[in-house]
Amino acid sequence: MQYISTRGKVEPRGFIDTVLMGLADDGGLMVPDVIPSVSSATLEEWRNLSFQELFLKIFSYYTNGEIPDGDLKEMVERSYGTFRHPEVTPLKEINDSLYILELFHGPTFAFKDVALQFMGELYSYISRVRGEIIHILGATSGDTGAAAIAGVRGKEGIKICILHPHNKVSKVQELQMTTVDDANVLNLSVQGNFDDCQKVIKELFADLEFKSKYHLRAINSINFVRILAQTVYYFYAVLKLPQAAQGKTVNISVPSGNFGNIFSGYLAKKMGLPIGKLIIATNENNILERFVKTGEYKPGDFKSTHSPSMDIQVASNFERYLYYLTGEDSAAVNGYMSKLAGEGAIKVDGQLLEQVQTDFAALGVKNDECLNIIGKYKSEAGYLLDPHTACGVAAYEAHNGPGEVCITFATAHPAKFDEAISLLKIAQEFPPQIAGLAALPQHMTVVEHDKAEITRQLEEFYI
Ligand SMILES: Cc1ncc(COP(=O)(O)O)c(C=O)c1O
Ligand SMILES: N[C@@H](CCOP(=O)(O)O)C(=O)O
Repeated sequence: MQYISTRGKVEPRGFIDTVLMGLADDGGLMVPDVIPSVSSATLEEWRNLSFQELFLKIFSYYTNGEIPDGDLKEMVERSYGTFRHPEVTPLKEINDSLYILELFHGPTFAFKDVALQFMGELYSYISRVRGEIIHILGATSGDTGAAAIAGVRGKEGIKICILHPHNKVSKVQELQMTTVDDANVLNLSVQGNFDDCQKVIKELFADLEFKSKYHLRAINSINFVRILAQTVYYFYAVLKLPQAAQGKTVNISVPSGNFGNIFSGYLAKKMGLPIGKLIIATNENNILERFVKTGEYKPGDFKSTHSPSMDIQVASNFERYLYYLTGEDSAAVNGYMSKLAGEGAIKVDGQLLEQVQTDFAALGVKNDECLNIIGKYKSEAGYLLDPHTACGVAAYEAHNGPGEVCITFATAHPAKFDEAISLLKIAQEFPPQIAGLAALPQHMTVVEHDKAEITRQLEEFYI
């Protein structure tokens, strides 16, 4: 398998070169040239595999033998050895039609650990076997940054700089990132929002001279390996459903912002995993809901909500979806992306919009509704949802049909977002790894939302 760009102007690359490239050199996103197909017989054979075994099966379709099996297995064992649950991503039954896939048992209590524990190992491996310098640059609305730092802290040959929006992440998220005192970590707290942070890093990745001079590597979901690692738990969740749920239509509701998580589900479905509706759950930053309903994709005004990690207007992976929506037509993708850059909006209609509405259902959840859902499931099911997961559950309630089953992804642990939970006067117990953070000194540099200033900080750090 080779990897190509959604914009069609990059020579096909192998797996490791694709990981190192991150954002495609033509400004697009890397995708596999052919999506492998997994038969239902193979899926049945995979039913009893552990998370780690499933990971190896899925990756074997994508790595071209560039990483020897034994090395990959060791990396996978080390990555998921850090999780607090033996199943890595356990599936919990809430009622006959609702299952929750808990994705928050990794070191930083959010779903990002699933891919980023592995990426930390992978970058370390690439640095060792290829002698590549790994200088990671990432943007975060709170969870990617913490998970990426946890994935690489203290690893030799790697430096990491993360931009987060100043005072727009939860206190726990800020502490998780900024209490790490390893010399290979730089936290820039940017006076702006997540979209501003993401825009700056994309511009820096697009500056090929700067990217190559400072060996910039991506950990955000612009990097295809993030998407691939996230497909594993889609397979795991569907295969682990109990007998009573098998044979029914299985929908998956995904709290969404940058569109990376749900794009992994789209890929899993294209590989042959039987998924009914992929339900996009967002908060009041509901650009994706508007797209699914009307065909218009138009970043609007940024809103701060109870689910700050999804406070995103410009969804990075949307371009990957456009590529498949247009029948893998990179000329069409180039057209749409320049229209978006020039006019601030694009629109699909007719058959394309019908296809969007076949691929996805969507709901933008209002702040009050998010809190209502947290309260309802706490009192009726004794289950405490974090505000992102609550948006997912609200979308399940809106879109799951009679006789259907829905797996909703719990993308974070509620202890990360006590700002919202405490509004309901629910007292939660904090895991010791989180409770202990407040006593530690913080390390971060507050910077203006100014590309020149950020560039200067990076030049000093990556020297
Ligand atoms: C807790 C949580 N839920 C949901 C999301 C949205 O995921 P994605 O950006 O992959 O759409 C994020 C951030 O990415 C997150 O941190
Ligand atoms: N919600 C994310 C935003 C970045 O998304 P990514 O999937 O592209 O890394 C975060 O927590 O940082």
